[in-house]
Amino acid sequence: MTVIATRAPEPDRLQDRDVAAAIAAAEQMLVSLGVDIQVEHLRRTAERMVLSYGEVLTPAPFEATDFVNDAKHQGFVIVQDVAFAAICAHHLLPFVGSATVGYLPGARLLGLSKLARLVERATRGLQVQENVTQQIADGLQRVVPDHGGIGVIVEAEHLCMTLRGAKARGASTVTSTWLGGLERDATLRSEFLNLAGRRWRP
Ligand SMILES: Nc1nc2c(ncn2[C@@H]2O[C@H](COP(=O)(O)OP(=O)(O)OP(=O)(O)O)[C@@H](O)[C@H]2O)c(=O)[nH]1
Ligand SMILES: [Zn+2]
Repeated sequence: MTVIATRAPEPDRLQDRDVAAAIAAAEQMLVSLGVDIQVEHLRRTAERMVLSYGEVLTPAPFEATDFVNDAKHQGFVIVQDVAFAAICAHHLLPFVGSATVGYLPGARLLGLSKLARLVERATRGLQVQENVTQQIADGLQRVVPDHGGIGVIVEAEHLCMTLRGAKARGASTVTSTWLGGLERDATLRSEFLNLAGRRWRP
């Protein structure tokens, strides 16, 4: 077993955060929106907002563990339905869904949980779904560089589109990224889609 050191985590900027200023600004926003922040349930809401966003904005650590592919497994390795919740960069409202992540291994196998951890890492911060999808695929490519192909499918409901605005209740957004063999070969893509759960069957 080897432990691969991947790209260093984003610098944790927690210590740069001016929590008191953020709480004052959040209070100011609520008051400016006409909210009475003196009622019991709202008295500490600004503080909770700041701590909640602070949590979401903190990068998730990621360290990949890989193993020799001693059985010379040539088929797909796919982790399906990794649930996530992220915050949309445009509205600061959640988008909630799941990711399916897979690859064709080469000489080494990645620890399975690390595929889920790539999803966790890509969904921190203020995000858009296309970037989440691409960052999961790029992250996987970095830790299994000799892969024969990578596929990532993300499906999510964006509350900015369903709770407000277009109010498109139940609408879900699907994004996909294919790298390597899956980008080049439609047959491999079909195999991936066939394996990756009934929702994605072509
Ligand atoms: N491509 C992409 N767009 C997103 C994502 N999350 C939110 N958006 C969109 O970002 C856009 C922002 O558009 P604006 O017109 O500036 O915002 P808005 O006035 O609130 O738009 P409406 O939501 O249509 O009311 C909206 O169309 C959102 O649906 C995402 O992950 N990817
Ligand atoms: Zn949004």
